[in-house]
Amino acid sequence: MALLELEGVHTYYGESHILQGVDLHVEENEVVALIGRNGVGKTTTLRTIMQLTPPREGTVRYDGVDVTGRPTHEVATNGIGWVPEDRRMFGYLTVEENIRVAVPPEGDFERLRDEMFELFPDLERFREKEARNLSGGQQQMLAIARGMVGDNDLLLVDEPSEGLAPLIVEQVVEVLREASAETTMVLVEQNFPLAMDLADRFYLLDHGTVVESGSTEGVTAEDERIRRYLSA
Ligand SMILES: Nc1ncnc2c1ncn2[C@@H]1O[C@H](COP(=O)(O)OP(=O)(O)OP(=O)(O)O)[C@@H](O)[C@H]1O
Repeated sequence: MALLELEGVHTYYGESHILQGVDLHVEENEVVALIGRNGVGKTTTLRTIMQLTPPREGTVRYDGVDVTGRPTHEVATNGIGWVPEDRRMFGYLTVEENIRVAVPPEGDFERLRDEMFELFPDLERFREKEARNLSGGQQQMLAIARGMVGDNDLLLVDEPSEGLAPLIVEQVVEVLREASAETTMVLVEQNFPLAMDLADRFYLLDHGTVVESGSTEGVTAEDERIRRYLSA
């Protein structure tokens, strides 16, 4: 049984029909990349999974349970973590405090914090630093830790490399690789080589539907089936 399954999903913003019948599945321990041009519905797919923008038609199943239309906090409590595109953290709180506020009410803060410090030693080094004073790469690391800290089994990561210098992107790739050893991941990423490098499988979206999918093994941006959907 797939950990996550979307079947015939249609999502709207008001009258705008954004996802037009998306089918995808994510198996446990996989990293799955969602790729495609700007505006094709990648972020909307993540929002639909979290039920931030519930689908008007179709089903989202997580761990065998139909979560379509359930409240977002319930989906989160069921084990899905979310690393938003803008990293959304509390700039005036320290690294440690940012982790503390991400721990679910029943969670054991100290255990979960220490797990994150073990996985990302830089966060321990900067535990007293205010988040606004971290570098872009460190902020991304904190955002990923915040998404993982609730013992989540699935992490949705939106554009982790966006706005980061190439050297910092390399660090973020390492962070994501470490994170992916611990958790299943759906990754939205514009950086095509990065997405192919990190992911086991990909879904290519265009105009709100899946137009290509499969293993990332040996796939390059020059492949005709990819190129025609990615070039402007
Ligand atoms: N809150 C909203 N209200 C109305 N339309 C929206 C809203 N958010 C996104 N859209 C539109 O929905 C479409 C899909 O957006 P989405 O953010 O899912 O695309 P994306 O593939 O993630 O691309 P990007 O890399 O630009 O974020 C776009 O045309 C966008 O303009």
